[in-house]
Amino acid sequence: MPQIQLKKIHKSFQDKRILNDMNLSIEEGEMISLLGPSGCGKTTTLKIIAGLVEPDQGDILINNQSVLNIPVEKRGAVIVFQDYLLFPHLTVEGNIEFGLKMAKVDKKIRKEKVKEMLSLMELDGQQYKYPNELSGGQRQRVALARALAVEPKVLLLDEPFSNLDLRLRETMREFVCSVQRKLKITTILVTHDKDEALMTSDKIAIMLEGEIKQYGTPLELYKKPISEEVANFFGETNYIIGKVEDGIFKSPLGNFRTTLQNTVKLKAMIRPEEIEVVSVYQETNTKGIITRSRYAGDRMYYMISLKGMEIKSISIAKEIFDVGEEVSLRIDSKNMVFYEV
Ligand SMILES: Nc1ncnc2c1ncn2[C@@H]1O[C@H](COP(=O)(O)OP(=O)(O)OP(=O)(O)O)[C@@H](O)[C@H]1O
Repeated sequence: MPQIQLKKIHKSFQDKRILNDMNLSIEEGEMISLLGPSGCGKTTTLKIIAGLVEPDQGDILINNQSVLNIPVEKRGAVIVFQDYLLFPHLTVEGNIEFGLKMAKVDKKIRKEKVKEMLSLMELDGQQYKYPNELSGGQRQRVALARALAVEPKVLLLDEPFSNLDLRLRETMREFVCSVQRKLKITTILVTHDKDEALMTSDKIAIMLEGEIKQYGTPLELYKKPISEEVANFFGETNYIIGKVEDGIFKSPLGNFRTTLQNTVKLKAMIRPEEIEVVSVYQETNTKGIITRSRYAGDRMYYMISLKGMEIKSISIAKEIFDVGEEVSLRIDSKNMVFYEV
C-alpha cells in the first residue's frame, strides 16, 4: 500500500487550470522527484500535500487515510522552501526547536532533539549563531533540521538546491540523499533540473502542463520515454522516420531488426549517445559525413549529415574525426524507442 496517494487532483487559480486530474502514489521510504518546467504546478502539488493549498477536487491519502480535513500541523508533511524561510531573529537552536515549541514539547526533549539534529546535519557548534552568520549550505541544513525535528512522515523539498552555487549544490544534494537514506523518510523533491532528478530519485514524476506524463525509475524515463514530449524534456534526441516490414525497421539510418508488427510509417527516437561514430573502415550499416565536431575533453559532440538528415552523436573522445570526414555510425536498435506518426 503506497504511503501517499494523490487521487484525481484538480486545481485552478482564477479559472486557470494548474493541476488536471493528477494521480500519484509514493511508497514509504521512497525519494521521488516532481520534475517539470517552471509554472507546471510542482509547488502547488507540494502545498496541496502539506495542506497549505486546498484542491478543488480529488483526495490525498497518507497511510490510506484522507488528510483533506486534517490541518497543516497535524498532517505530518513538512515543506522546506527554496529560500528556507528561517526566522532571522532566532538562533540556529531557536529555529530547529521552533516546531517542537509550537507543539508544546517538553524542554528537555526539545534540547535532545536539537542536539540530535545538529549532529545529523553536521552543524555542531553552530547552535548560537543567527541565520545571517551562516553560509548558504549551513542555512539550508538548518532549514532541513527544523523540518526534520518534528519527525514528519513526509519531507517535501521545493527546489532546495537552486539558490546554491554549482559545487555546493552537488555537495548538498549528496548530503540530503544520505540523510534521506539514513532516516528512510518518504521524500518528494521538486526540481526543474533533470540531472538532479535522475541522480537523486528512486522514481521521477514528469509534470508538464499540470499533468503527470510519466512516472517511473530514472532509467525508465530516460531510456523508454512514453512520448516525444517526455523524450524531448529528458535530453537530446534524434528522430528517424521509417517503416517496419517483416521484422525489419527500414529507415535512412539503415535496416534494424525489430519485433514490431508491420507499419507503413513509424518514428524512432534515438539518443545521441547511442550513436557511436567510428572509422569509415569499420563495417556498420550506416555512413555519413561529419558537419560539426566539438571537443569536450572526455566526449565529442558531432553532427553527421546522411541522406538529407542531420544526426547528433555524443561519442567517447577516443578517436577524433574532423568536419568533412566520412564516418561509420554504430547503432543498436535495442536503444531505439518507437512512436506512432
Ligand atoms: N496562490 C496563487 N494564486 C494564483 N496563481 C497561483 C497561485 N499559486 C500558484 N499560482 C500559479 O500557478 C502556476 C503554477 O505554479 P507553481 O508554483 O505550482 O509552479 P511550479 O511548477 O512550482 O513552478 P516554479 O518552478 O516556477 O516554482 C503558476 O502559473 C503560478 O503563477
